[in-house]
Amino acid sequence: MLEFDGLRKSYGANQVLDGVGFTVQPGSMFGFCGSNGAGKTTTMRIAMGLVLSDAGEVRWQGRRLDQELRRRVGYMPEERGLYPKMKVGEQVAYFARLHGLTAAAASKASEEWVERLGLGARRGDAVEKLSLGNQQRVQLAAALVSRPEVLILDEPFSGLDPVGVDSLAEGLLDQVRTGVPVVFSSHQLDLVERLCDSVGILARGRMVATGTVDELRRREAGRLLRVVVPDAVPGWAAALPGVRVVSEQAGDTLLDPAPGTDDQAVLAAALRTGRVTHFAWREPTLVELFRGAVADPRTDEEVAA
Ligand SMILES: Nc1ncnc2c1ncn2[C@@H]1O[C@H](COP(=O)(O)OP(=O)(O)OP(=O)(O)O)[C@@H](O)[C@H]1O
Repeated sequence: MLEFDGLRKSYGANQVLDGVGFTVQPGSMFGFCGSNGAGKTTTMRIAMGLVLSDAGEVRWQGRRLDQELRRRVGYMPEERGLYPKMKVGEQVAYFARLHGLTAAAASKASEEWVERLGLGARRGDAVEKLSLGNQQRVQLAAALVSRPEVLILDEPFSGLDPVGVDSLAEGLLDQVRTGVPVVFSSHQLDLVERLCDSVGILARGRMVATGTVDELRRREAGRLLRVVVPDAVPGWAAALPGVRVVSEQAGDTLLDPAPGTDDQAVLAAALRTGRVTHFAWREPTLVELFRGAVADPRTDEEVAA
């Protein structure tokens, strides 16, 4: 298990991380979400020993990550760490050497990964000649070439076109299938929802939500009730107790009932205004869950409780 435990970090008076903790199971993909400046990069840099935390630690299989253990971690930094003039194959081999492979093993591994990530034809080209998407693939090859036990990737999908996203996603899923825990940060929540077994949302220096997307959905907050009554009297739901009308258009009404509201009472009221053709809880998208978690200050207290 990969564990981030109680990480704290301040820059002067700016407390960036205030006890960040989450776990990632082997063979699972964790989507690390949060607004700009929430502290995702800082968290990942702490894991890699590039930033010192004020408190807390990151563990892999129960052992605190140190420089030796970090050689088993594949890391893609946000600022990307490629040498523009170096050739693709040499670049990937260079990273393998940094992780302790012999020259011969590094060269063989580089060849294999360059091929696997679809860069075979570009092996001899300087990195700077590649498109952004292909440079991203080189970066992934650099992270994978040492056959890491853990992957920590800072916004690996940013800037990729849909084909690039799919091929990178496939590469990461391959790793997950072999038992590697993968953590990646992203603002592309549709992608996180599609790929990740679990998700963490960072806000105000803490994890305000963690779990599978389904678990986050099952929490009552954020669920909306959609009621369609084509011939409804406009405003029919406005006076229902405990119910906020989110939108109402031509008999199609979206309601946000307070926790504990009796949905059958809402149905009865709908039936009084006309024939009900649709009545269902609508599951929030990850984007809606994210907005709710990031915007609601009560979540901090819930986490602290
Ligand atoms: N070296 C530093 N010195 C001072 N403040 C810093 C430093 N590095 C990061 N910060 C601050 O820490 C906060 C968190 O930054 P971080 O880059 O970790 O966020 P992030 O969640 O990765 O953001 P983004 O999604 O925009 O990449 C920001 O307020 C940032 O200004």
